Amino acid sequence: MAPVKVTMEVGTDGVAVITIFNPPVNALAIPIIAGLKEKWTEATMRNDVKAIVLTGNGGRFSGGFDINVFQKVHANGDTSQMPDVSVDLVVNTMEDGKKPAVAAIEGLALGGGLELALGCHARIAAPRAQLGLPELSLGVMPGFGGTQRLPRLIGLSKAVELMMTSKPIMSEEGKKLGLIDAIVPSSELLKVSRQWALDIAERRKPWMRSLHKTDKIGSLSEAHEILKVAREQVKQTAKNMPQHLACIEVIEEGIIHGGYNGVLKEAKVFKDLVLSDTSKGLVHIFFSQRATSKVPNVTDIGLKPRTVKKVAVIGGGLMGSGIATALALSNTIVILKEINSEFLQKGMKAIEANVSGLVARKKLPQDKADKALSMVKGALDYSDFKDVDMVIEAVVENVPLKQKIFSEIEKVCPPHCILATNTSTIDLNIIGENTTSKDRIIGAHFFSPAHIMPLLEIVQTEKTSAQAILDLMAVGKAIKKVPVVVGNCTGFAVNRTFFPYSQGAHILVNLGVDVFRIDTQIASFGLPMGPFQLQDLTGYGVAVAVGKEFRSAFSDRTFMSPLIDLLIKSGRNGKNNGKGYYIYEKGRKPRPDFTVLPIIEESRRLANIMPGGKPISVTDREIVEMILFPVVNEACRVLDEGIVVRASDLDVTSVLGMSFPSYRGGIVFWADTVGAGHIYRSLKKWSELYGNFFKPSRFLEERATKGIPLSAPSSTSSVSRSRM
Ligand SMILES: C[C@H](O)CC(=O)SCCNC(=O)CCNC(=O)[C@H](O)C(C)(C)COP(=O)(O)OP(=O)(O)OC[C@H]1O[C@@H](n2cnc3c(N)ncnc32)[C@H](O)[C@@H]1OP(=O)(O)O
Repeated sequence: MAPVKVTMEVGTDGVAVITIFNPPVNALAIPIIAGLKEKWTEATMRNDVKAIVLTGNGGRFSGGFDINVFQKVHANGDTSQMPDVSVDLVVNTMEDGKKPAVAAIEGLALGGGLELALGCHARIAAPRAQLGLPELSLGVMPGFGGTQRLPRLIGLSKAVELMMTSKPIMSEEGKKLGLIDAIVPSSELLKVSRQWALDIAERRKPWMRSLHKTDKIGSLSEAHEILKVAREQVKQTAKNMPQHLACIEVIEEGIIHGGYNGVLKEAKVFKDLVLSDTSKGLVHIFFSQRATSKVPNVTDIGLKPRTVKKVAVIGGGLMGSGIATALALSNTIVILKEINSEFLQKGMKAIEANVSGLVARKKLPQDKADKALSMVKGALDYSDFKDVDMVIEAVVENVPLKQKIFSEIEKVCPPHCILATNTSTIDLNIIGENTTSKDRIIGAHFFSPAHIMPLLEIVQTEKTSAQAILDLMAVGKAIKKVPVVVGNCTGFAVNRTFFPYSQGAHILVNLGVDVFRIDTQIASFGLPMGPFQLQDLTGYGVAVAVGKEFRSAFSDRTFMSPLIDLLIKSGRNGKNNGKGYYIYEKGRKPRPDFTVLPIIEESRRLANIMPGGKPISVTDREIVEMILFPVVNEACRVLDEGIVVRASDLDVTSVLGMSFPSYRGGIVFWADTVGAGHIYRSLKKWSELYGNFFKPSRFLEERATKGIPLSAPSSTSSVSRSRM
């Protein structure tokens, strides 16, 4: 293992260069913090040291405080494991120390890393270094003085924005804002930083302590106004999370009572936040997301991903055009194939619209948009397929059609070409039935809109080769997705786990619960919208098609709600035609459409599941539980069957694919916080009252009875089984 250490070298110029070594991101682990304190103290005492330069080894300044420490605190609840960095190291030793210090920043300075740099007396950066305070995204807040120093350096408004959004800026913008004093090429970073530090020591440049600066903060009333607006915004954007409002309060403390008092309050509130459930959930998701890139027998057997330069996408509909857009944006040559010129033109237009939408929302510069569009070529036959490295089929969910396409592409593509399908539910073995290339067949399940949604569910069969999986993982990463490798079954990991979600909602409605109350409760739990508004958005056709697949695969637990058919018969098709459970008008938020209520009444009459013909009475909490516990139950079956490598993969997929609130840590993590026992007992009770849909799975029953967390590893996983 590479050494974790802090070194100091004193040059003949009298500059001590203190360097952090903790690959890959120079995280500020406890020994690093101790090392910094030791070297800084030594540099301060040594007579041959005039000034200090702080830097990070390997082209990265620092990715911030070691997040593993949060995990330890979460496990044992002991915050005393976290050293006093903000006062002892940053204020007393660095900022108020006797020798001037310059931060030499390359690559990135994030969180505690940037905060150390803020405690130095100047900051010199290489071009395109990332600077940010992303702590709120981990459920905490800047804890090494960042809440106080950043506003004093760049102004309150911008500092609040950077902290609230957790988004980094580049060093070029940092220079304009006053965060960075100079930008120099990497090759000159240390030389210029050394000279800058000497210039401060010899008073040729200002010896600036940012905690003492006041000129950028503005008047008290201006500050109050900025913080008031920020509070209003986060009430909308960060519901159910404590860290945003806590951070604003700490910033305010410093504005009213001075930076030092702000630092003291920051340290106190930081420790409270670390122990919050929100931080536990978000830190869990951080590590879980990184764990998905480790797939046994794929990423640990010495294979290297092959280059994938050219990809053919078959089908230019919503999914196909989205996938083509995502590929083109990452400079992959794309062939978009359709069956006739009308459909092809539509597909190409959709790609153009996707790209120009990103430009309009300022997410993509025009030159990159032009480049992306130049990467896509339309095709009506297979002549361009002779040198493609991968095909992604994205046609309608029709088994014979997909089978035909796969036997055709097997013939026209080169032998190394990966044959992927974007099916969301159909068994891959059925799709590839008529081919002899089963080792190259793989699922590339994107989520709509494919050029925006971050998840790529990679589905393997027992025959898919490790090389094909690795290649698709690399393509996924290149197009900025989070690839998660799962096993083959109806609905795979994501749709399979969540199929009971809308089913549960339909059971509740047919049991007499108000449709809009259900949506409100699910939205206040933290999903972006309730199940009925979601159904309006995806269209009822999708609900019918997906329902069919699940009914044939899991007939023992599929509820046949009459409601969708009744809605379609009454001319409703959700947002598509502006008529669903909600009324859709341009520029307005969807409003409940109460004329849907008689249709719901009719559905209840046909379903006839209300005990004694009377609506059931449920609490708000029960509504959420009756919808989400069946999802947990299905997640248990997915775990039991070894469809995912590890339980936390379902947490990541639920967050990235289904927008389950990340601050609840994902579906399995959340279930464990609720407790398997409570979930089991509730489902058992409901199954006795309302039928098999709620029947607890064997896995859940066993875990609940034995008191084992749902996330504890199980002995089997089809994904990690060795390959032939
Ligand atoms: C008191 C303070 O105010 C509190 C803090 O500082 S909290 C920490 C704030 N910092 C952050 O939130 C940054 C978190 N890290 C990241 O966003 C990204 O890792 C990054 C942008 C630094 C690098 O991204 P990338 O190059 O894609 O590498 P990525 O795969 O994410 O990380 C590489 C490894 O470093 C680890 N790592 C990254 N940042 C880390 C951190 N701050 N602590 C511990 N480990 C960290 C990752 O877990 C991963 O480990 P693995 O290889 O064993 O899975």
